[in-house]
Amino acid sequence: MTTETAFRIEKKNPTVQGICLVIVVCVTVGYLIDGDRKSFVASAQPVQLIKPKENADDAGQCSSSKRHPTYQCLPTSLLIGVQKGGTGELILWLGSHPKIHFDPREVRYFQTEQLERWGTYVRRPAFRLSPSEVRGGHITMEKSPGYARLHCRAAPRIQLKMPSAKLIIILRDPAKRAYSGFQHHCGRQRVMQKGDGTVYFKGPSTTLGAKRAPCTAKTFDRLIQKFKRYLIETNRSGTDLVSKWAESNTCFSPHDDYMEDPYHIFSTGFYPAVFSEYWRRFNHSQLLVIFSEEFTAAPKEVLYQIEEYLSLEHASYEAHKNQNGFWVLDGKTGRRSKGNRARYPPANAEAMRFLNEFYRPSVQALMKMLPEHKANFDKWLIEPH
Ligand SMILES: Nc1ncnc2c1ncn2[C@@H]1O[C@H](COP(=O)(O)OS(=O)(=O)O)[C@@H](OP(=O)(O)O)[C@H]1O
Repeated sequence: MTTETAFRIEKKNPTVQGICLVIVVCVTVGYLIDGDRKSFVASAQPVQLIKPKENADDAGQCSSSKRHPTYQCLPTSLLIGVQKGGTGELILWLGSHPKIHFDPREVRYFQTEQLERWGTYVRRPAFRLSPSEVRGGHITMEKSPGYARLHCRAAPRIQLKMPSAKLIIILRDPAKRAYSGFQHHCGRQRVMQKGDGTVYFKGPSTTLGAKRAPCTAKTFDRLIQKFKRYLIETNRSGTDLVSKWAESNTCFSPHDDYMEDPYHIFSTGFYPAVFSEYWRRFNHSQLLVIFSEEFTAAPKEVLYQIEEYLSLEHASYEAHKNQNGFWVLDGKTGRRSKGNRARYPPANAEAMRFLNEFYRPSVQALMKMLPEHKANFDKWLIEPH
């Protein structure tokens, strides 16, 4: 109905005119009642409105001010990792859900060494929803795989600021994750090689004369050899490391900067550490564990699982299997998929066998924490690489 038609009806029909007057009065009264909150929402959903101030917020809450007709809605859910688990692809799929507004960037707010002001997080453009979106039950989300790796820092902060957050973690076979992590960093020119063949991560101690290492299975083997030497020198085994966490509940990798931790590609795969921190602090119903292997094989089923967890209706996802064997969304979103990238060479079987054994105690510890996922963990333990 155009404004002109509406105006004509109003002029001709006194009943319609009366109805319009009642609506105007109701809306105005509603606005005045809620005036002290500087906001008004005629919502079918129970939306909690808050003033953007320190410590008074929680996941999924929306705030607004008279100056802005939109709402700033804190994420209902956070995708906390793990790095190389398929988080990038997952946000493409979740972001294509009509009611999910995903921050396309890694926000990393809760993991940074110096917390930025809370207001800058609350006011992120990606967390902005229109009044009709708020009424329609739309939600915001963000992903930061560092929240898993830097769990000691991130978990308490998330608990403090957004205690009801729904946390999602996508896990991947830690041995495959480690090799994928190596390729990730190597492709970004962070793996260096000296003239004598020594391989290491570029960091504060990078020596002059070192050059970028080739991203091959052989370079990965060299890194594994170095890691093995480190484990022998420090008298550590996978079992020792797992029990160390269980006892002290400390961060294995407390550094903000990856490169200060030369073995971060291996330590990130110690999932029980991540879990103990989130498990201890959050209601277990707030943690959804999904698997990279399942997401790769049947993404729609994993998406339905997440939709149910977030109490959202199922969306339809149009996807096709690409030349790399990945399910990729059709259209514009799908073109951004990492699944379309050129594949890297496979790791050598011996390196993967070592990692498989190295992670065994950690996977077994995880199995005890999450027995309902035993079948997934069993595959990591027995699958030949
Ligand atoms: N459908 C689909 N399409 C593309 N990629 C898929 C998909 N499902 C899972 N994966 C796996 O995602 C791995 C990349 O993980 P992340 O996106 O978490 O990496 S990152 O941490 O954001 O850098 C990437 O790992 P690598 O292939 O080893 O690089 C993929 O195996």
